[in-house]
Amino acid sequence: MYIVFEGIDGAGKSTQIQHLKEWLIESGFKTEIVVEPTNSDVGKLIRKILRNPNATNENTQRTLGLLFAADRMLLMDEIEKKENEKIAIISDRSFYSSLAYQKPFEWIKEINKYVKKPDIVLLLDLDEKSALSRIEGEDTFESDEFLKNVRKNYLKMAEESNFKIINANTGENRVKLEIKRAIAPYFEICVSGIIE
Ligand SMILES: Nc1ncnc2c1ncn2[C@@H]1O[C@H](COP(=O)(O)OP(=O)(O)OP(=O)(O)O)[C@@H](O)[C@H]1O
Ligand SMILES: Cc1cn([C@H]2C[C@H](O)[C@@H](COP(=O)(O)O)O2)c(=O)[nH]c1=O
Repeated sequence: MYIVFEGIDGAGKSTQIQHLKEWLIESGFKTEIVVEPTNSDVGKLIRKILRNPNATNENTQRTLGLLFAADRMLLMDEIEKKENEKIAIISDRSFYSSLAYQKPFEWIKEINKYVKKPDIVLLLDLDEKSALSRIEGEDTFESDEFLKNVRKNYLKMAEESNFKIINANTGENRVKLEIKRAIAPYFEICVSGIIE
């Protein structure tokens, strides 16, 4: 099972990914996390560019689109290997991040056509102001205007591609429970719990 978390910067993905991993392991499923951008040389180059003030420029965005696609392609063997070993994979981002953050849409789709499609996409939905108030904002993408547009792109894709939309504008435990409820049927786990 390849489960992907998507959402704008600061939406709470890393926090919830840890909770989900713990819960799946407690429930008896081998589970591992992968993160995009990865720790590869390409991933490191991406992180460096993301701190550059011109990261939102058209040509830098195209460059990033290519680098993200290459970094992701390098991850595919690892994902296939884990799947063969029946390990549930929880991924912090996927090619849907490229579709939400980079453009043009059709070109991004084309250069990602060989990457594995997720079985489940959880979109942690949060407005950009709340998200920015939660994070340090070191990357150039972490600005109001930019993230507002990224959120809009996510919500459009969510409708078209059947993402599970999770309201991330609530407490950590409530978000955790909502995610469990969304994931439980895929693993045939029963979920109980009420968060007031
Ligand atoms: N439901 C929540 N309510 C309030 N704060 C939260 C909630 N979930 C996470 N946080 C806090 O918000 C900050 C960002 O969370 P987190 O790192 O999980 O987000 P993220 O989506 O992975 O961010 P990024 O994409 O920038 O890596 C952290 O300080 C975290 O403790
Ligand atoms: C995979 C991917 C990521 N991004 C952006 C989204 C974030 O601003 C950073 C990643 O850092 P974080 O720790 O997850 O916040 O990169 C992107 O623009 N395109 C992508 O494909």
